Amino acid sequence: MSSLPIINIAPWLPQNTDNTAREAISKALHAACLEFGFFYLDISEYVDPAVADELATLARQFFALPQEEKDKISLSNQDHARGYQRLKENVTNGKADNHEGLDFYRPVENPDKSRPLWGENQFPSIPDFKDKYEAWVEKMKALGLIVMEAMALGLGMTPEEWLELRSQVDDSFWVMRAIGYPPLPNDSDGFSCGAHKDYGCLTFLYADPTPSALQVFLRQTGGSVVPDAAGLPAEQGAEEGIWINADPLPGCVVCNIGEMWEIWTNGLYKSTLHRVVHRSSNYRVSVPFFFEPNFDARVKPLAAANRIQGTTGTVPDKQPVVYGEFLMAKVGNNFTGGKGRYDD
Ligand SMILES: N=C(N)NCCCC[C@H](N)C(=O)O
Ligand SMILES: O=C(O)CCC(=O)C(=O)O
Ligand SMILES: [Fe+2]
Repeated sequence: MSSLPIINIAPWLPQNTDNTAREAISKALHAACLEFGFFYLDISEYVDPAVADELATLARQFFALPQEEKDKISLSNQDHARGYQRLKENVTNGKADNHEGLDFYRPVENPDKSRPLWGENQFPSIPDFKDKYEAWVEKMKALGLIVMEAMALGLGMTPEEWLELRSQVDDSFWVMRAIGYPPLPNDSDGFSCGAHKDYGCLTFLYADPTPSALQVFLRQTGGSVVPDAAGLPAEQGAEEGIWINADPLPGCVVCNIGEMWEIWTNGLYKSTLHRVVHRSSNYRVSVPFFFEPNFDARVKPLAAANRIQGTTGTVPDKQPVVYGEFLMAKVGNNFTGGKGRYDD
C-alpha cells in the first residue's frame, strides 16, 4: 500500500504534442513535489519494461560472482567513487549499509584516478553488461531533460527561464548504480541503506519486484520523530512523520527529487528522506539512475519559485552551491575509511 501519486510522462514524449495533456502532467508533477517529493513515473510508453528487467538480471549475475572476481573492479582501483563496493562498504549517517554496489559516473575527458570522482568507469566482463547499461544511461539522460522541462512548466517558468535552467542540466554529471541487497540479518538493528536525501535533481529507480524494502518518510503530525535508529543529524530530526513503503509498480520507475530542487525552489519542494529495510529472504536488486546538474552548475533559488512563495523575504534564501563541490563533499563521506576522504 502506498499513497504516492502515479504520473504518466507520455504526453511529454516528443511524439506527443497535446499541450492540454502536457499542462495536466506538469500540474501533477508540481503537486507531487509540493506534497511528497516522491512519485511513480509511468514510463511504459517510453521504454520496454523488459529492458529494465535485463539490467536487474545483469546486476544479479555480477553480484553472484565470487568475491575476488567482483573485487577486480573495486572502486579502490580508481577514484574511490567509480567501481564495485563490498557489502557494508557504503556508509550512511555513520553506519555501514547492508548492501553491495557498483557505481558509474558520467565519463570525463581527461581521467585522472588520483583526482576525486575523476577516474574511469569499470565494467564487469559479463557479455552485454556495458552495452545494456550505456544504452539505459542514454535513455535516462533524455528522460531527465523531459521531466525537467515538464517540471519547469509546473513551476510557472517562462520559456526563457527554462532555457537558463536547462543550461545547468544539459551535460548532467549523472550517476548510475546497481545495488545488491542480501536480507538484513534478523538480529540486525542496521539498515540496508540508511535514511538519506538524494543529492541532485531526479532519481529514476528501477527495482526488482521485492515488496517492503524501499521506505519513504512522509511528514505528518502525530507520527514518530526522526531520527529513530538512523542517527540523523538534528536539523533533519525535528520532523514528525511516518515511513511508508514505495513498492515497485509495473511500467513505472520510482522518482524522487534531490537536494538541488530544494535550492532551486528555495525550500518549496522538499527532497524527501528515504531508506531501505530489506528483511525478506531473497536477494534484492535495484538500479537507480541519478539525473544530476552539470558538474560546474551554479544552483541557486529560481525567480519562478520566489514568485510562488511571494518575495516578502520571510523565507531566508538558500545558499547557492556549485553542484560538483556539493557532490564531492557527499561522496567523500560515503565509504568506510572515508570520513572526509576528499577533504584536503
Ligand atoms: N547519489 C546518491 N544519491 N547515492 C545514494 C546515496 C546513499 C546514501 C549515502 N550513503 C549518503 O550517506 O548520503
Ligand atoms: O534501492 C533502493 O530502493 C533505493 C536506493 C537509494 O535510495 C539510493 O541509492 O539512493
Ligand atoms: Fe536514495
